[in-house]
Amino acid sequence: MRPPDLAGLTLAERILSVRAGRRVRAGDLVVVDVDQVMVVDSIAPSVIRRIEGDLGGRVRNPERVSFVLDHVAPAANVEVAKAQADARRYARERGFRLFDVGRGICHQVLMEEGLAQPGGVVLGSDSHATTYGAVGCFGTGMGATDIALAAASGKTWLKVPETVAVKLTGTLPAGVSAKDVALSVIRELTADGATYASLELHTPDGFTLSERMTLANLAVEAGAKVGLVPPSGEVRERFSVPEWLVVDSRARYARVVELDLGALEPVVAAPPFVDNVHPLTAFTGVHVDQVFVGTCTNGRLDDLHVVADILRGKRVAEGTRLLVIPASSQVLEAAAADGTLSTLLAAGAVLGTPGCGPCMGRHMGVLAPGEVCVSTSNRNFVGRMGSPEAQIFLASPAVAARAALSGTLTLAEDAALPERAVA
Ligand SMILES: CC(C)[C@H](C(=O)O)[C@@H](O)C(=O)O
Ligand code: SF4
Repeated sequence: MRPPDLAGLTLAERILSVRAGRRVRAGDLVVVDVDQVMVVDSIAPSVIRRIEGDLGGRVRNPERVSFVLDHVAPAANVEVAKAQADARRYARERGFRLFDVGRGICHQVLMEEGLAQPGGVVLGSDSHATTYGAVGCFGTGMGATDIALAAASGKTWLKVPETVAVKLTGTLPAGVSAKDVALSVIRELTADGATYASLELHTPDGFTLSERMTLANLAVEAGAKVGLVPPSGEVRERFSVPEWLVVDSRARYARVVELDLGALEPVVAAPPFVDNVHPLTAFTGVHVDQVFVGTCTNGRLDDLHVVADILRGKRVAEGTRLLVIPASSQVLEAAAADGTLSTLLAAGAVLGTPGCGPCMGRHMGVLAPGEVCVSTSNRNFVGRMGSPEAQIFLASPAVAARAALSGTLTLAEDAALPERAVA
């Protein structure tokens, strides 16, 4: 079969055209093969019920299905424990990949296991499956019914999304991170500014894989179907990138947003919306009860390094708790091996099992009424981390670390800014 003509197509159109075996554009409907279907613990019961119900118990490619027990892991109550026991048993019986309690957050684990590849298509039963776009993989979240159907048939149907291109140019100032970039992009687009779009995030080549993951992860908070970062730099060094997975200067975009990285500053998403983004300085002095460093957004080794560098030889402020939950067992092991964990523990950090932790407010660090939390996660809605009367500020690991040190939101002069230069 002749490969389809890809001239003038966006990244999303290219990936779906190659998959569909014909040239498709935004608005077209396609049925495509799926490389991997990822199911998280909290959605597993509904997925299992659907596979065993209407779908007749058939699963086409069991090795293309992954179950990850991560959202409330270890189990916090009998109900969760039972759901996880059922999911564990079902995954083993059906020959699925099983990533059990402690292995880490689904998206981090899929990336570490190489299950999301440039040019591929990966579905997750979780909205932050956009993270796989960090390597140019069409990663997207779907509900239990679509996920069960994809697991059963090995295929999914999609409307090819329009593309919103975000062109990031210049060099990030010291102390400003990919998280600040992502939040600034969301401020510009707003929470529904990229609804069902492919958010094409054109970064400078120097952006690391981890930084690209932070950007792609947050794409869904602007409503995006997928967040695709054109492969370059570290991604090209570590992955095999198909020659057709490139930005075409003639591609048609629904909208183009340009952002000068050099003009960015540390920001926070203030409660209760992710697009309520303001300069950190607007909240200087706000008391912080809990700092949470972790999640699929910012729980990787480089994030822990930033926090450890700021806390080294110092102590977390009296009256503030610092909770650190590495995104995966690999991150935990690496942080143990290179001394990062000792630095954090010596500073007074509390360590949790790799997984989602209190990100969704289900265990391991839920907030009391009136408490303020600075979190490196991606959602700050009312009640997200526990009490509806608690408040969550989303921020970078550096801002979180300074909050732990001073007990307030601050750009404190005495806290060393991490060196950061992206060419
Ligand atoms: C539990 C899961 C369905 C949910 C999601 O889809 O994102 C969760 O991971 C979240 O971050 O809110
Ligand atoms: S870490 Fe948070 S955002 Fe990420 S998958 Fe888990 S609950 Fe969702």
